[in-house]
Amino acid sequence: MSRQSITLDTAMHDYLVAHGTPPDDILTELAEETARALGGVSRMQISPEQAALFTLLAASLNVRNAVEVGTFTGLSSLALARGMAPGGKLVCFDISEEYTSIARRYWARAGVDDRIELRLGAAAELLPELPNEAYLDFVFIDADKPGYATYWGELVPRLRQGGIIAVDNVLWSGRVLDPASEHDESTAAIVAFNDMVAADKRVQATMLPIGDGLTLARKL
Ligand SMILES: C[S@@+](CC[C@H](N)C(=O)[O-])C[C@H]1O[C@@H](n2cnc3c(N)ncnc32)[C@H](O)[C@@H]1O
Repeated sequence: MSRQSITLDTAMHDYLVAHGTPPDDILTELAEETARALGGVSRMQISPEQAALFTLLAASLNVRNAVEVGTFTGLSSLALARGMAPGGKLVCFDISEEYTSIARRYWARAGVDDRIELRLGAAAELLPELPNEAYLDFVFIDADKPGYATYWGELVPRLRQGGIIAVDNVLWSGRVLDPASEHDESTAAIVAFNDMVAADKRVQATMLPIGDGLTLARKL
């Protein structure tokens, strides 16, 4: 058994993306428009191989009910919605009208706007309005880091048994190992969140070195 995952340089990353199902024109143009309109903030988007993984997971798990916290310009939601079963519903939460106005255009262009509902506002206030039942097949958390523990606390009980919860940026560019992390609110929040997930007996979890680190957990 290999002891650890390999480190990817840019050439290896390009190779890996090109040898999975590559992003199509719509995903590529969404990434380009986000970079043009928002500059460096566009780094908030998930990586192309994460997008491919989400489409694959949504299709393989026959996802019909999903929630995303942190939608931005729509890349991850588009990837998820594309893999979802017909009639499926993805409820997206974000605070930004500006960012999500770009998302809405691309959802329509990709023909998945009928299965996505956007709720604008602070997720911590809006998530408790979701049905208090274990009905979700898939959840993706990718918003403000100090909110992660609250979103996890609201959404794990709403996952059905066998449902998947995915959480982005769990390696936080390696800063989770930085001893000075306690001085930075977001890093400290992710460190505490990762410890909480590792101790949560309701889920089976693995942390993947994909993008900025992705936790995938299955509700037991
Ligand atoms: C990392 S980006 C999401 C990227 C997106 N998943 C993608 O792949 O393109 C984080 C998003 O969380 C949103 N956000 C920040 N604080 C929030 C909050 N309290 N409630 C809901 N959304 C929030 C931001 O507006 C931003 O669009």
